[in-house]
Amino acid sequence: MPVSSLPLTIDDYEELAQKSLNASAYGYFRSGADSELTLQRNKQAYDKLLIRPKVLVDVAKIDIATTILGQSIRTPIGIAPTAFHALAHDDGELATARASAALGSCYCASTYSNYSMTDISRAVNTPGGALQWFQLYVEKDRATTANLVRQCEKLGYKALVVTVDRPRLGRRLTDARTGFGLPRHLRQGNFDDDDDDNKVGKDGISRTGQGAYLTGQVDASLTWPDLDWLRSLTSLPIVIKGIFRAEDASLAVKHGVAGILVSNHGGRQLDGCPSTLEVLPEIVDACRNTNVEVYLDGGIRKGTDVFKALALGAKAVFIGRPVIWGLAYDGEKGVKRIFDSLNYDLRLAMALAGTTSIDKITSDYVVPASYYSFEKKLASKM
Ligand SMILES: Cc1cc2nc3c(=O)[nH]c(=O)nc-3n(C[C@H](O)[C@H](O)[C@H](O)COP(=O)(O)O)c2cc1C
Ligand SMILES: CC(C)CC(=O)C(=O)O
Repeated sequence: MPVSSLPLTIDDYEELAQKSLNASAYGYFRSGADSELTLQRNKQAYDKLLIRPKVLVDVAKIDIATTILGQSIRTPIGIAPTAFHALAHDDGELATARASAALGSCYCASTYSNYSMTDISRAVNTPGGALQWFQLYVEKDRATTANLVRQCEKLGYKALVVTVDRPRLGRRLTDARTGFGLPRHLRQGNFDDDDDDNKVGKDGISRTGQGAYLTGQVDASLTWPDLDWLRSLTSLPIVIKGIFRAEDASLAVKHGVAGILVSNHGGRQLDGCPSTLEVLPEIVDACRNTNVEVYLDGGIRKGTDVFKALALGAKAVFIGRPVIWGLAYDGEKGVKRIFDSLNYDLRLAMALAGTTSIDKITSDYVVPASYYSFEKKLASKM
């Protein structure tokens, strides 16, 4: 490959992933729900916020290390839970886990990983030492869910991330068109029996092919008291993923969560809801004067995106699709490259904006793009 065509941006990696993956896998990873308005909005929102740089600040040393839930991380960028990494690379979630541990990031593994939570935790040199969280879908069969929670605690996962924006699956038109399903050779690591050819879970529901994706194991009747039930099962901190309005954030605080991940599932669930960046300030406000940390995912593709989300009050951000593009590019090494690129970009944004550490990135650095509207300024002179 000529030097000039080496991938530099997340979009470059996506373009390469599109070439290497089959249409159905690429479509599954890329797409959003319905008209994909929210998918696009997640990315576009970052353009509606501008960074006001300070100059003549000593930026010779930039530190992007921070903490989440009291644990140190070497980057404020974590890995959001995404299903089926083995569709992108044979090593699947094992590669993701190894890259994350090497990078000092936080990896939140999906309930619907191809490798089991045991394999994922053992993939790193220091099982229980790397910062791994586990994302939980509460299933109708509560015994299955309780079992996952107990295993998760035993294996040294540091938090349980409960996804609440998926009572039913959003309408993914691309997947309907390609007939997306999990190929028969791939497992759902947290559910399958290796030697069960039909890969039917204990609950009798097929978890491969269309079944893996479209059947309704997730409990659509989940309500707030169920969070208390979950808390009674574990002493792990609970992060709630998919909160989208201040009243729900306040309820989450009341129900004892340790963190809120502001997410619209990467635009894959309710199409037509705002971007996560737009919603972030009201959730941060609702959590002010509490110990609850607020994180964001959705649409992060550049260091300046990370900067803007942190400026609006996110303690850390998580990325979903970029990790998949890295995996498809070169497994563990590819994920590291994605992070090297975003971390480099973030450090650069901080230096150019005139700030040197994560806690110093405050709302003072950003303004809505409309603040600089020529129309408003000129009209006021007339
Ligand atoms: C292919 C794919 C699979 C996903 N699987 C899950 C999942 O299993 N559990 C979950 O809570 N969220 C899942 N999500 C949502 C992500 O956790 C995250 O909210 C989203 O990807 C963030 O947006 P981004 O991809 O623009 O970074 C998935 C997203 C994608 C793209
Ligand atoms: C297995 C899938 C339903 C996982 C998911 O949450 C997604 O694809 O968005």
